Amino acid sequence: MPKLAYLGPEGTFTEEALRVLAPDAERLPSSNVTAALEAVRRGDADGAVVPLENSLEGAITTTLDELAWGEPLIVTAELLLPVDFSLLARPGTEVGHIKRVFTHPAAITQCRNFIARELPDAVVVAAPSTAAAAQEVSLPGSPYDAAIAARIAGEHYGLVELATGIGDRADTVTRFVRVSPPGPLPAPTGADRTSLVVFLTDDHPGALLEMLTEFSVRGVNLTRIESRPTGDGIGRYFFHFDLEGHVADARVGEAISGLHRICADVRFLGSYPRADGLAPQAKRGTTDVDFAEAAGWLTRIRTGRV
Ligand SMILES: O=C(O)C(=O)C[C@]1(C(=O)O)C=C[C@@H](O)C=C1
Repeated sequence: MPKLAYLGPEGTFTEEALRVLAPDAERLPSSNVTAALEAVRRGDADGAVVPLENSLEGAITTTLDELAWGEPLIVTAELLLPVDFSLLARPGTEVGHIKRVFTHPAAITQCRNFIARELPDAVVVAAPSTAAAAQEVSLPGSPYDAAIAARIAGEHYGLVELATGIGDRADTVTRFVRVSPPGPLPAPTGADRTSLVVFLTDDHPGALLEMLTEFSVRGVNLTRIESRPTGDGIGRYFFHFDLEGHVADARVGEAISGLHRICADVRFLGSYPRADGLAPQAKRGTTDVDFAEAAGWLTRIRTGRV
């Protein structure tokens, strides 16, 4: 039974994602994303489940940065989890009396309209996770009157639900990934995604275009591109790419080796089945058969067998 670290305590959205991705795993709650990934790097856990991006808020930058630096880890699975927030409080609390709300920063952003409309005068304080907020609010002497978290966290910590479905959009999803130490990759399924981190050699006109060209000429479709500061000063960035296909696909492998030739560093973050199951349509001339045929042709002309 694998042991998987996750952003705890019990009742987080991350735990819900873990239960779907690995129902039989032993769960190791961590106090933040960094600690969950460190547990994997130290060998205390076989893997971790962490949030990567949200359909409303965008990238979970801690996760992106953690995967870009330090001992390499790879993504082996992903999940799209609908996130539905509730306003939770100790029994007897009235909405009109809520002065201090505790929740994860991602929940603050995703419930902005509800907070502005229903709790305009409340102070909203950032918590390590939504479930950590619910746990804190459940304590009798808590300085917080309410938490914003998943309904299940309320049930777990004995809170009552004062409002439900309070996210700005009902269709919000968070994309979670299962992260493992480097090792064998999940086999290609025909509907895969590959993740990469790319560092430029230097800043020059067209640097981004040169990277994108490696994908474009081989018919590789990107599903996400994100720039993150390197920390070396204003204007210094590295890039996260998600793309359609598996590194075992000729067009993906060729594009990545092209990047490896022209960039200072390419960190491969894994190839894994897409949660939405969408299979890419290879453009004419970019299938594995096309690449193999072209390689055979090149060998023939190089060896005088024209
Ligand atoms: O706090 C939690 O419950 C989490 O699992 C973290 C997290 C996040 O980091 O985005 C996950 C999903 C929701 O978007 C809100 C919070």
